[in-house]
Amino acid sequence: MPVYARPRVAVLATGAELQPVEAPLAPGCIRDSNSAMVAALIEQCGGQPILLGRLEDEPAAVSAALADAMRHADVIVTTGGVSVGDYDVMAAIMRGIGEDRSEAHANKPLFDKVSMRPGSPTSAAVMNGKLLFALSGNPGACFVGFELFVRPALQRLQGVEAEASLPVQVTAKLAADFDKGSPHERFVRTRLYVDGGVLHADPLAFGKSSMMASIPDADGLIRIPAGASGAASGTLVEVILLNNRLL
Ligand SMILES: Nc1nc2c(c(=O)[nH]1)N[C@H]1C(S)=C(S)[C@@H](COP(=O)(O)OP(=O)(O)OC[C@H]3O[C@@H](n4cnc5c(N)ncnc54)[C@H](O)[C@@H]3O)O[C@H]1N2
Ligand code: MOO
Repeated sequence: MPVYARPRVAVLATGAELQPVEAPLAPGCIRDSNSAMVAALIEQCGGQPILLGRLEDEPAAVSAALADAMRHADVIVTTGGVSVGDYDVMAAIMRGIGEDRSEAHANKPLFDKVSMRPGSPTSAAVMNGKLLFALSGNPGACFVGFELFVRPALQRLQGVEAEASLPVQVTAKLAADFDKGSPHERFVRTRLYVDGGVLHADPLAFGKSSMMASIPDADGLIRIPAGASGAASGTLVEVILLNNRLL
């Protein structure tokens, strides 16, 4: 019987404002909820999380931590600092990863930002031969980036075939109007239920990118296609199942 080692996944949160979850809150600070969330998601899909803690937005310190992580981990996941701000250290590091043909696939940018919300700054590269995912700092965006990109990669590393590693999608009837503010494709946390033999998707409250509260209640992510408007109640929509709930 073929067996695979559990992928070791290093998790590094960047941001000078971050405090450990147990620390009392101070003005201008925020608790590092992403590290615990990402660690739980890694375990859920068979990986072994290695928590590397929090780093301030210091390029040299973050680069050194990544180089160290590459020695212990198969995959590295960072959160935060990947957008367009002056202190977005991961964005600069990801942009600096050029294709290096001297060693096969040692360094290679994979994608730099994604046309989706939440999680448009999500980026990925191969660095020193290891997969590196730079997820957004906003917890909702971090979650979507993990589900769409990190989970399939961890499944592939555990021998799951390419197609089977992709998120499972179902069709459901939208139970409420959904408006969106940007033309990007949108992923909306939703509850799923069956009524009259028909699967319905009811978007959850507290679903903003900065909010975590609805993540544990989400059965799926509704895909609202790219375009100017949202979708009206009663429309048939595609829904990605989370952790294969319903199956
Ligand atoms: N000029 C523009 N600015 C921004 C844009 C844009 O298109 N143009 N996009 C915005 C969007 S959308 C997102 S999403 C954010 C993403 O920025 P980052 O991924 O670099 O994330 P941060 O700025 O570091 O953090 C965002 C937010 O999340 C909090 N955070 C960060 N890390 C954690 C953590 N480990 N646990 C909990 N919360 C965390 C952080 O304090 C911020 O509040 O960029 C926009 N800007
Ligand atoms: O892409 Mo940001 O993720 O809308 O919150």
